[in-house]
Amino acid sequence: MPVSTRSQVTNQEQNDANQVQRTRTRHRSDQEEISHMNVPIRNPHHGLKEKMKALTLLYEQQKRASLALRNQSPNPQEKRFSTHPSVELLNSCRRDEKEAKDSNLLQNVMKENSMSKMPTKTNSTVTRTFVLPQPPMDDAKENLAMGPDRIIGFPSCARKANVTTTVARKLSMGTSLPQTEPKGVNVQESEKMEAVSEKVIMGGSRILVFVRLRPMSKKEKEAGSRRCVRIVNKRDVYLTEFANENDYLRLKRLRGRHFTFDASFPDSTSQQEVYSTTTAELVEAVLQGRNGSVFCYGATGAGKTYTMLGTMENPGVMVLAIKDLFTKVRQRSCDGNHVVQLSYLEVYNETVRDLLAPGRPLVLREDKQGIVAAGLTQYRAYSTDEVMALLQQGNQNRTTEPTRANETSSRSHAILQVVVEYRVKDASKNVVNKVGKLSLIDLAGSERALATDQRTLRSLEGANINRSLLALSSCINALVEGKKHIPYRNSKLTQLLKDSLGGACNTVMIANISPCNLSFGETQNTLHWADRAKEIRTKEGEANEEILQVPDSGADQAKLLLELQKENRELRVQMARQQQRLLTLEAQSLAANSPTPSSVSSLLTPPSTAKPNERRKTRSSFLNGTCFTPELKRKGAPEAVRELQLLVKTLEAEMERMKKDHALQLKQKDDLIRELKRKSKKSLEGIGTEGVKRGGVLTRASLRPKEPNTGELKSPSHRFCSPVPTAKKRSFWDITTSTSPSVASLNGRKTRSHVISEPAAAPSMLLQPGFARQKPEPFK
Ligand SMILES: Nc1ncnc2c1ncn2[C@@H]1O[C@H](COP(=O)(O)OP(=O)(O)OP(=O)(O)O)[C@@H](O)[C@H]1O
Repeated sequence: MPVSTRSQVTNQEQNDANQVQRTRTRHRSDQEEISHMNVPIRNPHHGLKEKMKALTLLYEQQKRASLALRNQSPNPQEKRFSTHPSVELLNSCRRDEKEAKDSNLLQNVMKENSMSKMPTKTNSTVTRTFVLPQPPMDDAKENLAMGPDRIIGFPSCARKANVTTTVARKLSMGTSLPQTEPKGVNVQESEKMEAVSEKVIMGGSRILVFVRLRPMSKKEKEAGSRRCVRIVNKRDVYLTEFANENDYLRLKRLRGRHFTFDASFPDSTSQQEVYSTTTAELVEAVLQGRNGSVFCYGATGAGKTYTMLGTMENPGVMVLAIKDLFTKVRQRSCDGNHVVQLSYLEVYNETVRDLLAPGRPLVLREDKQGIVAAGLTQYRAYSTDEVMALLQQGNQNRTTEPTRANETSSRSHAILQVVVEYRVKDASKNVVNKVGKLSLIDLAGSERALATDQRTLRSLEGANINRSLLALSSCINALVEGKKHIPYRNSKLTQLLKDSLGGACNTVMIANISPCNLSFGETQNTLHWADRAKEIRTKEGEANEEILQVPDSGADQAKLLLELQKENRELRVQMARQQQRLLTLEAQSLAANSPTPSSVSSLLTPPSTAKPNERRKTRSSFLNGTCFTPELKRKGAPEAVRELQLLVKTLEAEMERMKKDHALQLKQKDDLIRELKRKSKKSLEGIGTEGVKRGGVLTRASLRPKEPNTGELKSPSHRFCSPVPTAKKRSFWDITTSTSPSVASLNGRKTRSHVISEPAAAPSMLLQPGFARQKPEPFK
């Protein structure tokens, strides 16, 4: 009989319990098996609740960020602190940390709540929203990006900022994502890029594109605008399109774009920095005899004119470039001679106008030098101050009108062209003439019709501006795509920019953008075209230089001598011709027998006309550098002037001597005539009047004095002495050598020719008879 003991009962109970336990375990493992068979057991509303929670948290986070932005600018207390970069940085780090905490919290909540796996899409959306750059952090991030010296004392912040930057770059959704991700500040890399840029400038193979962000205007700040542009590493531009903050269900649709340029300037960049990064190298290339162009492109009010022209306190690229040109040309010119010529024109409503001498519209025509505006004034400038004055004058003539987008909106495209010519000595002491052309272009702003006025003239201007900019973009497209036909002829602007875009020219484009989210569309457009322009390749051209002189050598000296002799011969031939002409005139006047005022003036005409011609020739040839003989060119201007003065003195002395000779000759002739007269009177008395008429024919030739032939070339004036000795006639030389008042008294009026020929202050060596006899002066 089985005896049931207490221990047995306990064991039984234990067994039963074990049985139950085993059953439960089996049941649990069954359940696990079931769950492993992908049959989730969960409340269907649970997922929705999680999503709702996440979105609410997200919304809170967005709201906090936008509140922080709003509070930041109007509060002067905060602004004061935020002006210091380190404080700003600290604030930014705190914000970052807070956001990171929020994000962790958000993720934890999601993890905790998720019984099943959270969809990856939702996860990434949350992260994306979290790392999208928020405007208040912009400056801090820019500062961080500027270099390690700015982040001393905040290593964790620095790391964090770098991480954020990298993530933000990953998230940028534009098509132009960078191929390689710049990690923080990579000095070596940026130096390498700079070297490439320099090479590009010198080689002229690609258009260099820079972006400049202007500061937020007071008006924009007051309107509560947000910053939609962020510049990192002085190269990358991040553009963010903000969705409507109340439309939080669409917040994940935030769009951003990323662009990389040769350099990008944040709003704090100085004019000098912009100039030295964008244009200084170009100016250097122009001084090497190459052509260069800089043009500012962007929406209306984006800061193009500020960049190009600047203000009196902060002069822009145009002024700084010209200043640099003058300084360098003066330092380098080997003979102190240089020519800086300026022209300034505008293209307004498809007409080209001269800004330095406003008048009728100019016509564009194409010649060997490219497209030129016929009749455009070329001013020779001698100093930067003069250029400033000319620019000021030109700008006063430029068409500007207040529009809703900009109070001083330029309604025309302005092109300033500077041609520099100077001489330098190269390494082998050759004198090299260099000519370079720099074009500085301030384009009118691209605009939406609604952004500006609706008035007829303004909208017509706007349409024309847009049309020419559209033509510019078509040219950019065609150039980028390597098309054969580039539609330059579609607008005056593109015709004028032909050289800069597709010619042998180093070109720089500065795209100006506004930071304001209200200008998002225009900014995106500008950045798009700037990005496209990076791909334009320009032709590589030869430097415009010419070797004028090689170092002295025996052969060159001989050549020089031959050249001088040739020049001398040509001058003598010219003089002889002039002399001949004078004598013909003298003969005519004598033949007229009684000199009338008009005949006197006609006598004087040759010298008076010859002189201005000569003067004009001299001036123009100076510009061309041909007024100097090769010898003088070599010696330099002061030496040349001294030698020319010496020459003038010698010629004056010669002239004096000739005048004396002539006076003597005339006296001899008068004596001779008197003698002849006396003889003829005697013979007339002898043979009667009839005989004279029939036999003793008096001709001019018979009365001509028989002078021994010395073999010298003499003035032929003696041939025209009057045979009629009734009154002593005043010869041409008597007239010209007597002072002008006597001439003036002829008709009591001073003519232009009198004025010119009056004191023989600057005697023309070409007009003096007998000059041909002058022995060639050795050219010192
Ligand atoms: N970098 C800058 N720093 C300070 N102020 C600036 C800067 N850039 C632009 N501004 C200011 O912004 C305003 C508009 O600039 P600006 O006239 O140069 O624009 P714009 O692009 O030439 O416009 P538009 O095409 O209509 O002529 C001006 O008042 C100018 O002083």
